[in-house]
Amino acid sequence: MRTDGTGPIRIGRIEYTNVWPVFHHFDPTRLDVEAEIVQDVPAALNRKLREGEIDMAAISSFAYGQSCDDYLLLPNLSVSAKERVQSILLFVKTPLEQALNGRIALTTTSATSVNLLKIIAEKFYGAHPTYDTVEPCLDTMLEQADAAMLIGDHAIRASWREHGCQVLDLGELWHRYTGLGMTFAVWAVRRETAAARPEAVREIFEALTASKRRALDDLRPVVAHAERQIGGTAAYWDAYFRGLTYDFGAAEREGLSLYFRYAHELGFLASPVGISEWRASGSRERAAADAIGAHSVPKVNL
Ligand SMILES: C=C(O[C@@H]1C=C(C(=O)O)C=C[C@H]1O)C(=O)O
Repeated sequence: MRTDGTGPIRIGRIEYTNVWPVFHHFDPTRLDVEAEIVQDVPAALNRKLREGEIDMAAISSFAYGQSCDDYLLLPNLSVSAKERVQSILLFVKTPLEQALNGRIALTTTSATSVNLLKIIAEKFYGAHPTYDTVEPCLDTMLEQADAAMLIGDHAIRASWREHGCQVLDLGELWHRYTGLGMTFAVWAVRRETAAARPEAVREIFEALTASKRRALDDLRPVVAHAERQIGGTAAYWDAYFRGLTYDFGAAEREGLSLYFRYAHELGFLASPVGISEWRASGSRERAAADAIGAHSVPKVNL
């Protein structure tokens, strides 16, 4: 969208398999509104949405937290996991205790998961490793570091290789210490776009929701596409997509709210985060109180 409110709506699409169910049946050429897809890794989409290069996008949930005053969340869309996520992985080549006191290489493509790892290290393990942010290549990452964190298809492909590492799933660790699920990506729209083009946003939101529903009703075309494009087996992809949640309901809100609270407490987010959802009327948003239960934060001994 141009600054005068005209022009195509630019929609950011994460270039990892995890978002496929929401986009698989989404065809921007079939909308009444003029729209175009911008595909990139999450960190790049986070920046593009922040700078207004795109109008709405699937982004890192952490990036939503950083810019919540400028964004609204599209309701009931996310990439979440109740426990294991399978594509947010820490590859540890030394004993875990050494890695947590040593160097950890972080992928340049993430925002949510790098901060999730820091929260897990600090709050649950009382550890303060040194972090280096580098390109997502497992071999080069592990040349300099004791452990490497990858997300998305980089993590999936690395997990299929011989690597000789212990592999920790960050979704599983988060669940182990909080009892909650975690939301890694959300769909956000810039508030100025929502105000200037409410009908366009509604049409795109409805098309994304319809795509999600259709893909989850019959995962087979999505699974077959993943097998062709990325490799692996149908059974792998079926289990992968079924292990993810694409909704954003009370359970996802609770997990994400706790994550935001910890991220703020530890200084990774400058301000507390209010989760505000876009409403079809275009006029009202729902500012949800961060309904977070009391969660004890266990420290574990290694
Ligand atoms: C499940 C995933 O969720 C994601 C993790 C993100 C992050 O760490 O910033 C952002 C978007 C999603 O791609 C994944 O990448 O595997």
